[in-house]
Amino acid sequence: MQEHIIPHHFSVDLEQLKAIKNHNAFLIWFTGLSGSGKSTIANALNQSLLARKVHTCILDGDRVRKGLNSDLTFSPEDRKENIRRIAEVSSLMVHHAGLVVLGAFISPYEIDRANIKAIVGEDKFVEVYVSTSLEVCEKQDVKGLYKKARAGEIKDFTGIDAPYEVPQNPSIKIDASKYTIEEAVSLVLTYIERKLNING
Ligand SMILES: Nc1ncnc2c1ncn2[C@@H]1O[C@H](COP(=O)(O)OS(=O)(=O)O)[C@@H](OP(=O)(O)O)[C@H]1O
Ligand SMILES: Nc1ncnc2c1ncn2[C@@H]1O[C@H](COP(=O)(O)OP(=O)(O)O)[C@@H](O)[C@H]1O
Repeated sequence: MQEHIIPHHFSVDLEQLKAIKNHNAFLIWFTGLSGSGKSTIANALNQSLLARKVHTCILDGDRVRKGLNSDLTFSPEDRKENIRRIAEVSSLMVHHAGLVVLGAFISPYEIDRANIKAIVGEDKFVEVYVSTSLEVCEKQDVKGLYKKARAGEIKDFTGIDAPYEVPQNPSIKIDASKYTIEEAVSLVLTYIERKLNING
């Protein structure tokens, strides 16, 4: 099906984009259980980056699943396709718009997270594992979804009747119950400082 797709050579490259943006482009990927703190930390990090004039785009599960991926369920196959599409979109934003993309998705399968790295490129991928325990996430139950999952009103809920495979080698691991939001942001900022290379 792809044999007649012959790519046009677009001449804008990452160096040109960097000259305009004044920083490098890459993907910061937050993975963890529902309610672990992915979106909260990504949002606060986004504010810090914008304050430093870094050009960003933030993507999260609730947003993308209402639009681009509204045809997908939470079956393993659909989660795979969800993550694949988001990785492709993120890659376009990184490589062709020069943005720092912040993605916050449960992304429970190791193989799908490895696929993101392959799509966007290993040197353009930072994996943040938000390791807040199921016990804490369920106790807080920010959206009331764990209660519904326990009552059988939601099927295939991650951590209850669907798996979460713990990342084996994340760039950063943050248990959000042990840090303030500001501290969590600071951990990520310290890690990405050199990679960002503002005005470098
Ligand atoms: N069955 C089931 N399992 C897990 N999560 C569920 C489910 N049904 C709905 N939700 C809500 O959808 C959000 C997760 O979407 P994601 O796209 O991040 O999931 S995945 O990466 O494809 O696994 C997730 O949002 P977060 O709480 O922000 O993680 C939930 O609010
Ligand atoms: N240090 C922290 N980091 C992130 N979230 C925290 C922290 N302390 C408390 N919270 C709270 O935990 C909840 C995390 O929810 P959310 O960010 O929506 O998680 P997720 O995106 O992983 O589903 C929010 O209500 C947030 O205010």
